[in-house]
Amino acid sequence: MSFPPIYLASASPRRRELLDQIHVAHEVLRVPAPAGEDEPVLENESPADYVCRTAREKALRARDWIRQESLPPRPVLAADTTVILDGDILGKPADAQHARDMLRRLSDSVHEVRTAIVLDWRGRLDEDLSITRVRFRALSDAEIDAYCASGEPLGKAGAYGIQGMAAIFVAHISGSYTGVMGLPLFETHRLLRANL
Ligand SMILES: Cc1cn([C@H]2C[C@H](O)[C@@H](COP(=O)(O)OP(=O)(O)OP(=O)(O)O)O2)c(=O)[nH]c1=O
Repeated sequence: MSFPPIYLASASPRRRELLDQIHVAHEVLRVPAPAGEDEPVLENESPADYVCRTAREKALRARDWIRQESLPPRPVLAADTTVILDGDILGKPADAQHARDMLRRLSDSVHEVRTAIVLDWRGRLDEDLSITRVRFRALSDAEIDAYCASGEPLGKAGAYGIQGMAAIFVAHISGSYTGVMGLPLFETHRLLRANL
């Protein structure tokens, strides 16, 4: 099934590769980041609400950008991935120490990865959410240090990449592997199929 070309409103190379994997023609839209803190959590906002709101805001910023730059109108896909542990949101680590702290918390426990996807087309926002439970085996401090030194944790929610070296930390997953990577392909295809 083929779709009209879409805009992928994302700077994430993983999302681009994942869309390529299912042969969805797309152009990456580089929307300038808003001023201020990167993806802040609002007061009293639940992790579940946070991930959906953030994805929606990415789509809406892309909508404004298309208008501002007079780009040809096309459907816009945006996504947000968040790691949740004991009700806390683990975003992208600020530095290696932050990454180390996150990985220590993830060690020997189960967390959730939520990826919200949003499609903006003809003035309508449609969305879907993928929820995956991930169990990490126990990680030694030496292993965490070596992983942080590799640089892989930076730029990734929860300070790990399941598609990279962190694959050896993952004892079990229940849900969507591609959702953990940043773009749940089953849900993405279903969203496009239902709306394009
Ligand atoms: C948990 C996990 C996250 N990630 C990545 C996916 C996302 O790129 C990133 C979470 O940050 P996001 O804020 O979802 O996305 P982003 O800032 O990278 O890109 P954009 O907002 O422009 O779309 O973490 C992995 O690559 N592998 C993993 O196993």
